[in-house]
Amino acid sequence: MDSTRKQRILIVDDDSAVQVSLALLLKQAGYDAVCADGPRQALDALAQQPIDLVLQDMNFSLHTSGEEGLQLLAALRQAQPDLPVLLMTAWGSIALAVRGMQAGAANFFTKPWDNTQLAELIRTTLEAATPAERASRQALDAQFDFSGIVGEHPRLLKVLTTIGQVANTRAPVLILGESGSGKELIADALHRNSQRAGKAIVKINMGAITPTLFESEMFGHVRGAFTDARTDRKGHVASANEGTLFLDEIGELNRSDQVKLLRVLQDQTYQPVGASRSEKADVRVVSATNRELAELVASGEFREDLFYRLNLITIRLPPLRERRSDIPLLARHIISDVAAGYGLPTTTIAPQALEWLSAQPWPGNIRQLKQTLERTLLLVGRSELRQADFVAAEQHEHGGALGTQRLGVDGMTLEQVERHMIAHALEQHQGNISRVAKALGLSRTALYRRLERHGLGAAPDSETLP
Ligand SMILES: Nc1ncnc2c1ncn2[C@@H]1O[C@H](COP(=O)(O)OP(=O)(O)OP(=O)(O)O)[C@@H](O)[C@H]1O
Repeated sequence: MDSTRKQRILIVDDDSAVQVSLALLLKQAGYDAVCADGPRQALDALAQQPIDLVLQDMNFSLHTSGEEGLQLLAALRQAQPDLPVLLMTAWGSIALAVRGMQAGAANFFTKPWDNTQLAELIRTTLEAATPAERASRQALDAQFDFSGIVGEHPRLLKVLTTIGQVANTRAPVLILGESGSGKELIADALHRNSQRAGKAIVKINMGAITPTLFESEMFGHVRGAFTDARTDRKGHVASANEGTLFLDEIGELNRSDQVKLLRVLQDQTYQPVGASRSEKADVRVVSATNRELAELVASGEFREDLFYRLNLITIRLPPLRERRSDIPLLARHIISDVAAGYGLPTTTIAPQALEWLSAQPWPGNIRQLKQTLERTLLLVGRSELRQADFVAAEQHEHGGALGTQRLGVDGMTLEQVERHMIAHALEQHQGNISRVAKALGLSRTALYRRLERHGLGAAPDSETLP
């Protein structure tokens, strides 16, 4: 792209109010905006000028099936395969947006939108689509070892590209991302793809170190340094020598310990507690946090000098809801891993269930997706998991009474787990069949069948069977 040209965004919507407010937002964010009322005008606009991104509605006539939107998406992608498209959907038609993403849309947002969030979505989508970032997953895998990291969304590829560029340097890396989004996997990948791979990666959770023990845990101590120090003890920094030091939850470190850490980063030295001399540390520091470290700096909770030492390279890991097109891939990968881990037969996920999973918000990111898949697999015991199975497993979780942990299912067969769950639900709902069936996500007929099979004996009560 000509670097002097403003990036140009095409808005396709038949509602002029939407066009005007989006155009205003784009202008304020520093982009050029072009508007089109429908598919034909959109394709004309694309043929006439360079377009960097499209914001596209799904319905352009009285039909609200979204088929026109999907057709336009296909036509846009045919005309310009790399053009990122963000779909606009009305609330309640997320399944349609998911189909759109499977057909190649970069992401979607719902109307009415939040201006700040939408501006951020546009910015990151454009960033991920710039040619320098657009290495394919295959090309990256041929060059680096990213085993265990599933996904091919442009924003993940951008992260992997950065890892490839910086892994083999000593530059400190700060990984920012929500809880469960895979920060530790990224730290592992940085280590694995560096010349330090033959040495240790030492992982320390900064939120879990008691402040009084910080120095001795991190730097070690010499014999006699304090009452309980009967022998010399190596600290984490020494254990990571020539390797990588992974400081997880760095935002939890208190200010007085921050200054102690600064020294390791500044001059690569540290002093074991009670020692008279400093030791040299050849460590590469990778840190991670789910907090906005810059905000902690602004509020005075985090030292600015340490912040700048840690964040020479910053990797922002997108939350799962911003890389939804990876969800089916992740889900299939995780389910086969989990099934194999439990020695269960191969399990698949029905296409509709994959769509449903792709549309969930996943505030707990990949960790939550993993837990949902694992719980559903254990509780359902079917070779193909359906949407209803996930919904039922989720209800149990929210009900709080039927989670696998509470039930203590370790060592039980699936049949036993099922019997246990039903018995538990009967007890909880005082034998009310309708409520038990609802809680378990079963029809009453299906519940009666199971009651009979497990010998749980509740004969049909006064309720009539469907
Ligand atoms: N891209 C991925 N492909 C496959 N599995 C993943 C991916 N990213 C994360 N996971 C899995 O999701 C779970 C959470 O990841 P991880 O522990 O790295 O997250 P985190 O961001 O470090 O979380 P926290 O902030 O809570 O420490 C792990 O089981 C990890 O293996």
